[in-house]
Amino acid sequence: MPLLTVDNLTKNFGGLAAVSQVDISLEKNELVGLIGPNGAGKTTLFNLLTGVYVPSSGEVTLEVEGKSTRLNGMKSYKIAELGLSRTFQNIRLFKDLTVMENVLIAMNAKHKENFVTSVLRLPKFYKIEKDLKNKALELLSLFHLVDKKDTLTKNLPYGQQRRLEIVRALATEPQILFLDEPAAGMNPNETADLTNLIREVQEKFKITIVLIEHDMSLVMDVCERIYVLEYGRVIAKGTPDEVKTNQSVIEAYLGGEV
Ligand SMILES: Nc1ncnc2c1ncn2[C@@H]1O[C@H](COP(=O)(O)OP(=O)(O)OP(=O)(O)O)[C@@H](O)[C@H]1O
Repeated sequence: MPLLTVDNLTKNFGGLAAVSQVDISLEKNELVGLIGPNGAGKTTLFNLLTGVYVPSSGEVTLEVEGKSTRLNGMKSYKIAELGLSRTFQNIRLFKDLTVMENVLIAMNAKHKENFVTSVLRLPKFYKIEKDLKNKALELLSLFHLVDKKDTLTKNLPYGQQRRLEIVRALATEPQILFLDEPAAGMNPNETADLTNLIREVQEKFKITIVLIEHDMSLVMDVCERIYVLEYGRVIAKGTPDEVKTNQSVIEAYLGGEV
C-alpha cells in the first residue's frame, strides 16, 4: 500500500482546471520530483494535499499503520498533525523572531503539552523544553544554522532563510515533506549544498520528500522518481532518465534542454 494515494484529483478555479484528474502515489521514504512549466498546477497540487485548498473532486488517502485516512477537505492543521508538512515558494517565517524561536514554535505545534504542566512550570515542563531545544539545535546544526540561532530571522541572508524554512517544516516531524522550490533564488553553490542536504535529510529521517523545482539539475540529481505536470495534468512519470527522454516532456518544455 502506498503511503499517500492521490486519485483523480481535480481543482477548478472558475473555468480553469488548475489540477485535472491527477493520480499520484507516494511510497514511504522516497524522494519524488514534481516538475512542469509555469502555471502547470504544481503549487495548486501541494495546496490541495496540505489542506490549503479543498479539491473540486477526487480523493487523497493517507495510509498509516494499516489505517486509511481520507484527507480531502480536512483542515491544514489536522493534515499537519497527520504528518504532512511543507515549505512555501514565498518564505513564510516569523521575521521578528529569532531562528531558534521559529523552530521552537513549529515544534510546539506538534508537542501540545498538558496545560497544567506548562502553566505551573512543573519539572516535566523544563525537561520537555530542554529536549525540544536540543532537538532544534540538532536540526539547525544539520542545516549549518546553529551559530545563527539567536539571530533575528529578518537579518538572515536569503539562502539561510530558505534553509530555515525547511528546518521549520522538519521540526513538526513529518512523514511527508513537500518542498516548493527550495532552491529558488539561490546561487549555484547554495543549490549544490541544498541538494546534498535534501538527500541527507531523507536518509537520516527516513521520510518521503516531494520536491517542486525549476532547477532541472537538482531534480534529476536528487529524485528517484519524477511526475511531470502540464495544464494541470500528469503528462509523464518515471525515473529521471525516463522523463528526460519522454517526447511529451520535451515538447512541454518547448524543445528546451530537460
Ligand atoms: N487561487 C487561485 N485562483 C485562481 N486561479 C489560480 C489560483 N491559484 C492558481 N491559479 C491558477 O492555476 C494555474 C496553476 O497555478 P500553479 O501556481 O499551481 O502553477 P505552478 O505549476 O505552481 O506554477 P509556477 O511554476 O509558476 O509556480 C495557473 O493558471 C494559476 O493562475
